Amino acid sequence: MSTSALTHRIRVLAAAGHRHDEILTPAALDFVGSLAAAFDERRQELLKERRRQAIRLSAGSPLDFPLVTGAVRADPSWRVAPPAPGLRDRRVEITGPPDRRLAVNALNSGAAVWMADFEDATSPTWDNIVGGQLTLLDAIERRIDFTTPEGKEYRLREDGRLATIVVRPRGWHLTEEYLEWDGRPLPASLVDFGLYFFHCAQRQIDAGHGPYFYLPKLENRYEARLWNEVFVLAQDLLGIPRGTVRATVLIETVTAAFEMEEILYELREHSSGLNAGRWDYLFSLIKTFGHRTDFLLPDRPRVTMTAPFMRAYAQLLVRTCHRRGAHAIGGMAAHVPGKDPAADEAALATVRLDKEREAEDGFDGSWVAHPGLVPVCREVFDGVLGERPHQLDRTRDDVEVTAADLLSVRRVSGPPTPEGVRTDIAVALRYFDAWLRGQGAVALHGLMEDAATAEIARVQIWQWLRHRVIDRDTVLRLLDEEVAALGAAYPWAAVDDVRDLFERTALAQELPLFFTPDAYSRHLVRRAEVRS
Ligand SMILES: CC(=O)SCCNC(=O)CCNC(=O)[C@H](O)C(C)(C)COP(=O)(O)OP(=O)(O)OC[C@H]1O[C@@H](n2cnc3c(N)ncnc32)[C@H](O)[C@@H]1OP(=O)(O)O
Ligand SMILES: O=CC(=O)O
Ligand SMILES: [Mg+2]
Repeated sequence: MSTSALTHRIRVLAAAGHRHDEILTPAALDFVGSLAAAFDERRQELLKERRRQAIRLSAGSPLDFPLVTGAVRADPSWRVAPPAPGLRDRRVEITGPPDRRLAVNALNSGAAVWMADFEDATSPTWDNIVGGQLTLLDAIERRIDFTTPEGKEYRLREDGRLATIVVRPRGWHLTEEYLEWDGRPLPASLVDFGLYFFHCAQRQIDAGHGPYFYLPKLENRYEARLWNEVFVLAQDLLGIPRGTVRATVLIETVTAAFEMEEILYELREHSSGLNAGRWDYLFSLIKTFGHRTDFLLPDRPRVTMTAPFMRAYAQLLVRTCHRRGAHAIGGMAAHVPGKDPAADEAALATVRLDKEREAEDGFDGSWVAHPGLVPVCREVFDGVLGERPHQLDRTRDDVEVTAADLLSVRRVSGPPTPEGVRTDIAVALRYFDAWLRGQGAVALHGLMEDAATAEIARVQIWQWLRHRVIDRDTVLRLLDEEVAALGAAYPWAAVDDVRDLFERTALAQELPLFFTPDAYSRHLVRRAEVRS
């Protein structure tokens, strides 16, 4: 099928920005429209199923490995596709928003992969979304070099050791309000995936790599199946051979942890493994079981990857991947270096320990949030892998994980401390402020904060209030103080919007499933309309 035969009308509800016409071509929009026409109904159905499942679980339904897919798990014969060019050795992966400056730094960083992120690290302003696509296109075309007005040069290295690009589109729950199709907003996942695929898939193949993706926030195998069908149609529409796409799925919801094998199976001809997305995973645990006292978690820093339920999750992920020939990629240690040498040394030591545990567990590589952490991650994985590109041969038959192991949160439970409560409020407010101003990742007190970590902060407050381990008056007092501190530190901050967002997402009776959809349509879209 040629794209010129497609007829899906998409309206762009924004003023034309600089070079936007290079991305928002009629053919590219038509291509995205054809994906939406084929899959949006199913996406909406799956989102309804998410809500039904949440209700079942909060009503006390047990969560377990699905009975109906026992045969898939028991069948030892199937494998995922072999590693694609540029994805054989993934010992260090750097992540970040597709901003030009960060893109050059990430591609040059010495990491094997750059995960260009439209999800947790990006505030989805229209400029960020279209600008991110331009960044990717320019990076692949090798025309991204630039010099700042201050004279600092950003140039891609020429020794052929640039990181492989893997794009993370936004999750199924988000929409793109600036692109209207059939009278409704387009699914954001299909916009990010479709525009990148349309412009860059063939270019990436010509450059010796391919169209590679990270898939965020999946909750079950049906959502993986939907992605697989998107890949099949996208490849067919553009005449790209099936099986060219590769996708690594983030296991970052508690329900997906019970379907890791099924998710690999659904995507098997397009799968390039699983990643232990620990921050959203914690968020998901609290969100899913927020009503249960045995899921009451203490201050965020006390819940680390050494907690037994997090160990169980990580080790099950490695075992599942390696049985199927898939890469297992570790998660993000949130410490980032700053400007204080003593604090940096402590941050590096914490990251090293975390990466050592992952490498020993059998992970084939891991994530870092900052170029200053590439060397430590590389050193640790070099120490375990040596010349080998991965350790898929470590099948971890010794690992046995039960449903109870994944859910035995009680062993690290405990009340929050007063500093823990204040920190969560402060982090949520400061992150919301950055996000509303178009910045999706920030460093706060030496830690990387993004949408996933901010979600933890706000749901912890909600959960502690719900179980009355903190009282509302204390939270309101701390909120007043932290809003005032935010306004003093950043006089330009829209403190009323930030406070309102916090109140709606952390203090409401009903817990909103994500803070992003409502914040997006209330604040980002309106602001852009005012601007244009
Ligand atoms: C839970 C999850 O999903 S994790 C994945 C999603 N989150 C992320 O990807 C966050 C990635 N990290 C970042 O965005 C950034 O590191 C931040 C926002 C946390 C901190 O950024 P900064 O405040 O700019 O850090 P800092 O001042 O130390 O940066 C030093 C240099 O490193 C560069 N740098 C920092 N982080 C990155 C990165 N992730 N990729 C590429 N370059 C980076 C900066 O551009 C800067 O270089 P420059 O002087 O040439 O501009
Ligand atoms: O996306 C990664 C996470 O930890 O969340
Ligand atoms: Mg995440």
